[in-house]
Amino acid sequence: MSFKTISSQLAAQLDKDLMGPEIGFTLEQLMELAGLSVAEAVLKEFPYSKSRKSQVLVVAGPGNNGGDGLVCARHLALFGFNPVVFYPKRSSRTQFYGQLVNQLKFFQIPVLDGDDDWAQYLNPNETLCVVDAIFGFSFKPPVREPFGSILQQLRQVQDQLPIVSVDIPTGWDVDEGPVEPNCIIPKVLVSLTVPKPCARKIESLETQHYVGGRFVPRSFANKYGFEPFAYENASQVVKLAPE
Ligand SMILES: NC(=O)C1=CN([C@@H]2O[C@H](COP(=O)(O)OP(=O)(O)OC[C@H]3O[C@@H](n4cnc5c(N)ncnc54)[C@H](OP(=O)(O)O)[C@@H]3O)[C@@H](O)[C@H]2O)[C@H](O)CC1
Ligand SMILES: [K+]
Repeated sequence: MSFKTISSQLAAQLDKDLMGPEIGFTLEQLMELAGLSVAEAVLKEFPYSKSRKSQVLVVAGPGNNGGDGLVCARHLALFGFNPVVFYPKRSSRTQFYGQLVNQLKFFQIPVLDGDDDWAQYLNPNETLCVVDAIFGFSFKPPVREPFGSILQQLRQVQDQLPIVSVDIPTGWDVDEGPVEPNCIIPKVLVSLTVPKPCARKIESLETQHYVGGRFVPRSFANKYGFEPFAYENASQVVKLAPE
Protein backbone atom coordinates (compact mmCIF):
# COMPACT_ATOMS: atom_id res chain seq x y z
CA MET A 1 0.00 0.00 0.00
CA SER A 2 1.33 3.41 -0.81
CA PHE A 3 -0.64 5.51 1.64
CA LYS A 4 1.28 7.32 4.34
CA THR A 5 0.66 6.57 7.98
CA ILE A 6 1.56 8.38 11.19
CA SER A 7 2.38 6.77 14.53
CA SER A 8 0.08 6.91 17.55
CA GLN A 9 2.45 9.42 19.13
CA LEU A 10 2.44 11.70 16.09
CA ALA A 11 -1.35 11.37 15.74
CA ALA A 12 -1.78 12.62 19.31
CA GLN A 13 0.63 15.47 18.58
CA LEU A 14 -1.24 16.36 15.36
CA ASP A 15 -4.50 16.52 17.34
CA LYS A 16 -2.91 18.74 19.96
CA ASP A 17 -1.52 21.00 17.26
CA LEU A 18 -4.93 21.36 15.58
CA MET A 19 -6.51 22.27 18.90
CA GLY A 20 -3.57 24.39 20.10
CA PRO A 21 -3.50 28.17 20.46
CA GLU A 22 -2.17 28.82 16.95
CA ILE A 23 -4.78 26.89 14.94
CA GLY A 24 -7.55 26.84 17.50
CA PHE A 25 -9.98 24.17 16.36
CA THR A 26 -12.19 23.00 19.20
CA LEU A 27 -12.64 19.33 19.98
CA GLU A 28 -16.34 19.74 19.29
CA GLN A 29 -15.68 20.93 15.72
CA LEU A 30 -13.32 18.06 14.89
CA MET A 31 -15.57 15.48 16.48
CA GLU A 32 -18.56 16.67 14.48
CA LEU A 33 -16.64 16.23 11.23
CA ALA A 34 -15.19 12.90 12.35
CA GLY A 35 -18.63 11.52 13.25
CA LEU A 36 -20.12 12.82 10.02
CA SER A 37 -17.35 11.09 8.03
CA VAL A 38 -18.04 7.76 9.68
CA ALA A 39 -21.78 8.08 9.01
CA GLU A 40 -21.02 8.82 5.36
CA ALA A 41 -18.78 5.74 5.11
CA VAL A 42 -21.61 3.61 6.57
CA LEU A 43 -24.00 5.06 4.00
CA LYS A 44 -21.55 4.30 1.17
CA GLU A 45 -20.93 0.70 2.26
CA PHE A 46 -24.49 -0.12 3.38
CA PRO A 47 -26.77 2.18 1.34
CA TYR A 48 -29.99 3.02 3.13
CA SER A 49 -33.12 1.59 1.58
CA LYS A 50 -36.66 1.67 3.00
CA SER A 51 -37.15 -1.94 2.00
CA ARG A 52 -34.35 -3.41 4.11
CA LYS A 53 -33.16 -3.38 7.69
CA SER A 54 -31.75 -0.08 8.80
CA GLN A 55 -30.77 -0.63 12.44
CA VAL A 56 -27.18 0.24 13.28
CA LEU A 57 -25.62 -0.48 16.66
CA VAL A 58 -23.04 2.11 17.72
CA VAL A 59 -20.78 1.00 20.58
CA ALA A 60 -19.17 4.07 22.16
CA GLY A 61 -16.12 4.01 24.44
CA PRO A 62 -15.14 6.42 27.21
CA GLY A 63 -12.89 8.79 25.23
CA ASN A 64 -13.00 10.87 22.07
CA ASN A 65 -13.33 7.83 19.83
CA GLY A 66 -16.60 7.21 21.68
CA GLY A 67 -17.55 10.86 21.13
CA ASP A 68 -17.09 10.35 17.38
CA GLY A 69 -19.52 7.44 17.68
CA LEU A 70 -22.14 9.56 19.47
CA VAL A 71 -21.97 12.17 16.70
CA CYS A 72 -22.02 9.45 14.03
CA ALA A 73 -25.27 8.03 15.47
CA ARG A 74 -27.01 11.41 15.12
CA HIS A 75 -25.95 11.71 11.47
CA LEU A 76 -27.00 8.12 10.78
CA ALA A 77 -30.48 9.03 12.03
CA LEU A 78 -30.51 12.03 9.70
CA PHE A 79 -29.54 9.73 6.82
CA GLY A 80 -32.55 7.48 7.53
CA PHE A 81 -30.99 4.69 9.60
CA ASN A 82 -32.24 3.55 13.02
CA PRO A 83 -29.20 3.86 15.29
CA VAL A 84 -29.03 2.42 18.80
CA VAL A 85 -26.12 3.54 20.99
CA PHE A 86 -24.48 1.39 23.64
CA TYR A 87 -22.46 3.71 25.91
CA PRO A 88 -21.42 1.64 28.96
CA LYS A 89 -18.81 3.98 30.49
CA ARG A 90 -19.76 7.61 30.12
CA SER A 91 -17.14 10.27 30.01
CA SER A 92 -17.15 13.01 32.59
CA ARG A 93 -14.12 14.72 31.01
CA THR A 94 -16.24 17.65 29.83
CA GLN A 95 -19.93 18.44 29.87
CA PHE A 96 -19.85 18.16 26.09
CA TYR A 97 -20.34 14.40 26.27
CA GLY A 98 -23.54 14.93 28.25
CA GLN A 99 -24.68 17.39 25.60
CA LEU A 100 -24.02 14.81 22.86
CA VAL A 101 -26.17 12.31 24.77
CA ASN A 102 -28.93 14.91 25.14
CA GLN A 103 -28.80 15.48 21.39
CA LEU A 104 -29.28 11.75 20.84
CA LYS A 105 -32.34 11.83 23.10
CA PHE A 106 -33.59 14.83 21.10
CA PHE A 107 -33.43 12.58 18.04
CA GLN A 108 -35.14 9.76 20.00
CA ILE A 109 -32.09 7.56 19.57
CA PRO A 110 -31.91 4.93 22.35
CA VAL A 111 -28.76 5.22 24.51
CA LEU A 112 -28.10 2.05 26.51
CA ASP A 113 -25.87 1.88 29.54
CA GLY A 114 -23.89 -0.94 31.11
CA ASP A 115 -26.94 -2.51 32.77
CA ASP A 116 -29.02 -2.71 29.60
CA ASP A 117 -29.32 -5.75 27.36
CA TRP A 118 -27.24 -4.43 24.45
CA ALA A 119 -26.52 -7.91 23.07
CA GLN A 120 -30.11 -8.16 21.76
CA TYR A 121 -28.95 -5.77 19.01
CA LEU A 122 -26.31 -8.24 17.81
CA ASN A 123 -28.92 -10.05 15.73
CA PRO A 124 -27.81 -9.94 12.06
CA ASN A 125 -31.44 -10.34 10.93
CA GLU A 126 -32.27 -6.98 12.46
CA THR A 127 -29.03 -5.02 12.53
CA LEU A 128 -27.18 -3.89 9.42
CA CYS A 129 -23.78 -3.22 10.99
CA VAL A 130 -22.00 -2.28 14.21
CA VAL A 131 -20.01 0.94 14.51
CA ASP A 132 -16.97 0.28 16.69
CA ALA A 133 -16.25 3.62 18.40
CA ILE A 134 -14.78 2.02 21.52
CA PHE A 135 -11.10 3.02 21.43
CA GLY A 136 -8.96 5.02 19.04
CA PHE A 137 -5.35 6.08 19.04
CA SER A 138 -5.01 6.33 22.86
CA PHE A 139 -5.77 2.65 23.50
CA LYS A 140 -3.10 0.86 25.52
CA PRO A 141 -3.39 -2.94 25.74
CA PRO A 142 -4.40 -5.06 27.55
CA VAL A 143 -8.09 -4.21 27.34
CA ARG A 144 -9.90 -3.72 30.66
CA GLU A 145 -13.49 -4.64 31.54
CA PRO A 146 -16.22 -4.18 30.57
CA PHE A 147 -14.66 -3.76 27.15
CA GLY A 148 -12.95 -7.17 27.04
CA SER A 149 -16.32 -8.94 27.25
CA ILE A 150 -17.88 -6.53 24.78
CA LEU A 151 -15.12 -7.21 22.25
CA GLN A 152 -15.53 -10.93 22.75
CA GLN A 153 -19.24 -10.69 21.93
CA LEU A 154 -18.54 -8.57 18.86
CA ARG A 155 -15.95 -11.06 17.68
CA GLN A 156 -18.46 -13.89 17.90
CA VAL A 157 -20.86 -12.19 15.48
CA GLN A 158 -18.44 -10.34 13.19
CA ASP A 159 -18.78 -12.82 10.32
CA GLN A 160 -22.54 -12.25 10.15
CA LEU A 161 -22.69 -8.65 11.37
CA PRO A 162 -20.12 -6.35 9.76
CA ILE A 163 -18.11 -4.05 12.01
CA VAL A 164 -17.20 -0.50 10.95
CA SER A 165 -14.25 0.68 13.05
CA VAL A 166 -13.65 4.34 13.79
CA ASP A 167 -9.99 5.30 13.33
CA ILE A 168 -8.54 2.10 14.87
CA PRO A 169 -10.05 -1.41 15.09
CA THR A 170 -10.62 -1.60 18.84
CA GLY A 171 -8.13 -3.80 20.64
CA TRP A 172 -5.49 -3.47 17.92
CA ASP A 173 -2.16 -1.98 18.82
CA VAL A 174 -2.19 1.38 17.05
CA ASP A 175 1.29 0.89 15.63
CA GLU A 176 1.58 -2.90 15.42
CA GLY A 177 -1.96 -3.98 14.45
CA PRO A 178 -3.82 -7.10 15.62
CA VAL A 179 -1.21 -8.45 18.01
CA GLU A 180 -3.71 -10.08 20.37
CA PRO A 181 -4.95 -13.44 19.03
CA ASN A 182 -8.66 -12.69 19.55
CA CYS A 183 -8.94 -9.27 17.92
CA ILE A 184 -12.03 -8.11 16.09
CA ILE A 185 -11.64 -7.89 12.30
CA PRO A 186 -13.69 -4.99 10.91
CA LYS A 187 -15.23 -5.11 7.43
CA VAL A 188 -14.70 -1.35 7.16
CA LEU A 189 -12.09 0.94 8.70
CA VAL A 190 -12.51 4.72 8.65
CA SER A 191 -9.10 6.25 9.42
CA LEU A 192 -9.39 9.82 10.67
CA THR A 193 -7.19 12.57 9.20
CA VAL A 194 -4.49 10.08 8.18
CA PRO A 195 -4.18 6.30 8.65
CA LYS A 196 -2.22 4.99 11.61
CA PRO A 197 0.35 2.18 11.07
CA CYS A 198 -2.11 -0.59 12.06
CA ALA A 199 -4.12 0.23 8.92
CA ARG A 200 -1.35 -1.40 6.85
CA LYS A 201 -2.45 -4.76 8.25
CA ILE A 202 -5.99 -4.63 6.91
CA GLU A 203 -5.44 -5.33 3.21
CA SER A 204 -4.88 -9.02 3.70
CA LEU A 205 -8.07 -9.10 5.80
CA GLU A 206 -10.25 -7.76 2.95
CA THR A 207 -11.29 -4.75 4.98
CA GLN A 208 -12.62 -1.73 3.07
CA HIS A 209 -10.56 1.32 3.97
CA TYR A 210 -11.80 4.91 4.07
CA VAL A 211 -10.08 8.07 5.20
CA GLY A 212 -12.29 10.77 6.76
CA GLY A 213 -11.89 13.82 8.95
CA ARG A 214 -11.36 16.26 6.13
CA PHE A 215 -10.10 19.17 8.11
CA VAL A 216 -6.49 19.97 7.24
CA PRO A 217 -4.94 22.06 4.46
CA ARG A 218 -2.04 20.80 2.33
CA SER A 219 0.59 22.75 4.27
CA PHE A 220 -0.44 21.10 7.52
CA ALA A 221 -0.60 17.62 5.95
CA ASN A 222 2.90 18.14 4.55
CA LYS A 223 4.17 19.21 7.97
CA TYR A 224 3.16 15.75 9.20
CA GLY A 225 4.63 14.01 6.16
CA PHE A 226 1.55 13.18 4.09
CA GLU A 227 -0.34 14.56 1.10
CA PRO A 228 -4.04 15.49 1.30
CA PHE A 229 -6.31 12.61 0.30
CA ALA A 230 -8.28 12.80 -2.97
CA TYR A 231 -11.70 13.73 -1.57
CA GLU A 232 -14.28 14.37 -4.27
CA ASN A 233 -16.65 17.31 -4.23
CA ALA A 234 -18.17 17.77 -0.79
CA SER A 235 -17.58 14.21 0.34
CA GLN A 236 -16.22 13.78 3.88
CA VAL A 237 -14.62 10.41 3.10
CA VAL A 238 -12.52 8.85 0.40
CA LYS A 239 -12.19 5.14 -0.17
CA LEU A 240 -8.60 3.99 -0.62
CA ALA A 241 -8.14 1.47 -3.40
CA PRO A 242 -6.15 -1.64 -2.46
CA GLU A 243 -2.94 -1.90 -4.46
N1 LIG B 1 -7.67 14.65 14.55
C1 LIG B 1 -8.42 13.60 14.62
O1 LIG B 1 -8.24 12.71 13.82
C2 LIG B 1 -9.47 13.50 15.64
C3 LIG B 1 -9.71 12.32 16.27
N2 LIG B 1 -10.58 12.17 17.27
C4 LIG B 1 -10.84 10.87 17.84
O2 LIG B 1 -10.20 10.81 19.08
C5 LIG B 1 -9.58 9.54 19.22
C6 LIG B 1 -8.57 9.59 20.31
O3 LIG B 1 -9.27 9.98 21.46
P1 LIG B 1 -8.71 9.85 22.94
O4 LIG B 1 -9.73 10.41 23.83
O5 LIG B 1 -7.33 10.38 22.97
O6 LIG B 1 -8.60 8.32 23.17
P2 LIG B 1 -9.47 7.02 22.92
O7 LIG B 1 -10.86 7.37 22.61
O8 LIG B 1 -8.72 6.18 21.95
O9 LIG B 1 -9.39 6.27 24.31
C7 LIG B 1 -9.20 6.89 25.56
C8 LIG B 1 -10.05 6.20 26.60
O10 LIG B 1 -9.84 4.80 26.53
C9 LIG B 1 -9.51 4.31 27.80
N3 LIG B 1 -8.57 3.19 27.63
C10 LIG B 1 -7.35 3.21 27.07
N4 LIG B 1 -6.79 1.98 27.06
C11 LIG B 1 -7.68 1.17 27.67
C12 LIG B 1 -7.71 -0.21 28.00
N5 LIG B 1 -6.67 -1.01 27.71
N6 LIG B 1 -8.78 -0.74 28.60
C13 LIG B 1 -9.86 0.04 28.91
N7 LIG B 1 -9.90 1.38 28.68
C14 LIG B 1 -8.83 1.93 28.05
C15 LIG B 1 -8.90 5.46 28.52
O11 LIG B 1 -9.08 5.25 29.89
P3 LIG B 1 -7.93 5.69 30.94
O12 LIG B 1 -8.48 5.24 32.23
O13 LIG B 1 -6.68 4.96 30.52
O14 LIG B 1 -7.81 7.16 30.79
C16 LIG B 1 -9.70 6.64 27.98
O15 LIG B 1 -10.91 6.77 28.71
C17 LIG B 1 -9.09 9.24 17.84
O16 LIG B 1 -8.76 7.91 17.65
C18 LIG B 1 -10.29 9.71 17.03
O17 LIG B 1 -11.27 8.70 16.95
C19 LIG B 1 -11.32 13.28 17.85
O18 LIG B 1 -12.69 13.14 17.57
C20 LIG B 1 -10.84 14.64 17.35
C21 LIG B 1 -10.25 14.69 15.99
K1 LIG C 1 -12.48 2.15 17.22
